[in-house]
Amino acid sequence: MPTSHHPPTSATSMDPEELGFDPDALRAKYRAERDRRIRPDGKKQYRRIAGDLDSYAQDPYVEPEFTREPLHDRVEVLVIGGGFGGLLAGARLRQAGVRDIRMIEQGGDFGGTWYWNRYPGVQCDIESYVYLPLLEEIGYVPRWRYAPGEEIRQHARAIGRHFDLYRDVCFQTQVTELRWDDTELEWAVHTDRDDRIRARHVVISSGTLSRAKLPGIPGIETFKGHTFHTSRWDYDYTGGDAGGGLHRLADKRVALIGTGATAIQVVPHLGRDAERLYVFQRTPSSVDVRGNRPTDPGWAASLAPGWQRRRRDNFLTIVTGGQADEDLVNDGWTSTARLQQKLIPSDSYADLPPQERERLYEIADFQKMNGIRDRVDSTVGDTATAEALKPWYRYMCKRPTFSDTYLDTFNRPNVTLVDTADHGGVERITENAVVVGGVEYEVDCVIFATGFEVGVSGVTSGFLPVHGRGGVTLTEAWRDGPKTLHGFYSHGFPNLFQLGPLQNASSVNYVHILDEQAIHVAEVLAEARRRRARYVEPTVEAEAAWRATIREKAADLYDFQAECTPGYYNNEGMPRERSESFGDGPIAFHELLRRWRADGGMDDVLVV
Ligand SMILES: NC(=O)C1=CN([C@@H]2O[C@H](COP(=O)(O)OP(=O)(O)OC[C@H]3O[C@@H](n4cnc5c(N)ncnc54)[C@H](OP(=O)(O)O)[C@@H]3O)[C@@H](O)[C@H]2O)C=CC1
Repeated sequence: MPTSHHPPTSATSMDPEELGFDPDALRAKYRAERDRRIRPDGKKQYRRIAGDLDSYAQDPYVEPEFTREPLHDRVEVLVIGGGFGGLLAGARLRQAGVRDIRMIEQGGDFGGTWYWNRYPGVQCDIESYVYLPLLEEIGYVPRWRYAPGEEIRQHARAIGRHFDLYRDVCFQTQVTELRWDDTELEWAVHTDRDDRIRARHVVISSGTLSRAKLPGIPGIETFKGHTFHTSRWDYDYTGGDAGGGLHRLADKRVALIGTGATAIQVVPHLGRDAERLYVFQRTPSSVDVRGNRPTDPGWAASLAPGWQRRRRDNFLTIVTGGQADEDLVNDGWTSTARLQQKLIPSDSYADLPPQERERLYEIADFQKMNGIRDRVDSTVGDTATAEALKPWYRYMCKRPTFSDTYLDTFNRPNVTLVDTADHGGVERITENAVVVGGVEYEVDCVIFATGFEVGVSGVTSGFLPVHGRGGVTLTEAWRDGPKTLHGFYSHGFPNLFQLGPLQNASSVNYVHILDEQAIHVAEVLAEARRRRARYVEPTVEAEAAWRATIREKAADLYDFQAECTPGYYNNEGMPRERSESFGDGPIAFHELLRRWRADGGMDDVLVV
């Protein structure tokens, strides 16, 4: 397999000599690696954290014995979720003049994913100047280009303070049922702390990666050493903090299972501090240059009003394949997107037949991934380890990762990479060992960096029963697929707003998407107040029309995803026939929402 590569001399060349690599050979290699990884049980290979495994989900950051009196009250808006989605909803509602807001959050504070994920090395993988929301409103510029998790968590708390959202929040509380009362025109809300709350409107932002999952490895329960999931890091056991210094591991043999975006950040710390580290890998991540650096105070001082919106919009434009005059962020995310654009200049884009466009994208992709693989070769000394660390799939088959220390960690004498791909993953766990290919790796501690159930909002999975008009549940109403207008609201479920990617937009900078959603919901709610609307509800016709639009525009990702190595991006190797996100992308979607609001769209959802 040739690995040297140069830009093609002609945009249409497929000649291996000219390209410096053989596209057919690479395609075949990708397919072989995918086939090696496919498991017939797909998503069923994972275990939900419940029952015997409940201890993996316990909140290590709060007093377990916390109690409080149940609440019996009535509010204008109830927001479910205290991550960035919920915080943005709260903030945008406050800006729209809504004072009476109650928030309900499972964790002990605001932050969502940044509340739970405090593992060593946790860091934003999107530039923090475009990722952290409401920077200008709060008057804050992150201290690092890619901010550490603790700085992000503190920013979430600052939003809570700035918008006075701490006043009426219930932490350590889960909503257990929502039931629409068609007489009083409000929601009856029950929680696991016996609260009985009446809410005129409910906004749900319960997250898309919020339930940690474990692989269904036989013997997990039998392990007698210490074990936890990365989203519940046990610093009592490891010592240190999110900045590292895990001094209590100095005499410990540690197994880390998984090599996704989380593991890439954790491994350098475990490698440095543990006596012995085994990293159990099934599929290697693509690991690109990070180049983190402290924020230049001169640059921060020079930022003019509106800077964050401009930068965020510019980033979104570039990473979604649009044309921009400049690249303000200019990092691994945007340079990869620009690499594709270089091969397809904007003036000829419209003239290219789709097949030709796809072929050029593929060339750009091969070039990118060759660079990623070359980086492994030039960093990792041991040839077999380097070979195992090379990702053989297209760039966006898995969440790309960035690190300047991960690969180098495998040069340490105390660190061993264990490739589990031929065995479908770790085979077995015993009382004191992790087993792969019949070899027992004895360890004191097993850490699962095995990710989260994806897209499982409490609502779509039925964890949170939502009874709309006539007692019909949302899962019943959506039996044949989701039915919404713009992803936000559904007929039969008045005054209920959902944030999330379903029938809405999506992007790698997901917090940006959430902000646009929060702005939209706040505007609709503010208008409902102004008009004294009885409730907000789309018609059946509007819902059907939106569903037809989603279908018509649905990006056909099937062929791309079917060739990908399995993972949560392609439903563990069983890609869905079509996407449920708006196919023209987030920029067009946000423009559509703005137009809808300006052109009287609200007349159709506000029932006066
Ligand atoms: N913004 C940020 O900075 C960060 C964002 N994130 C987000 O969270 C998402 C989840 O990341 P992460 O927590 O890493 O989870 P992922 O789902 O990405 O990774 C899980 C890992 O566990 C491995 N695995 C699963 N089962 C087994 C098994 N039986 N044996 C061996 N290995 C196994 C997977 O292998 P395989 O790939 O073969 O399935 C994979 O490497 C990211 O994609 C990203 O969106 C995460 C960290 C930082």
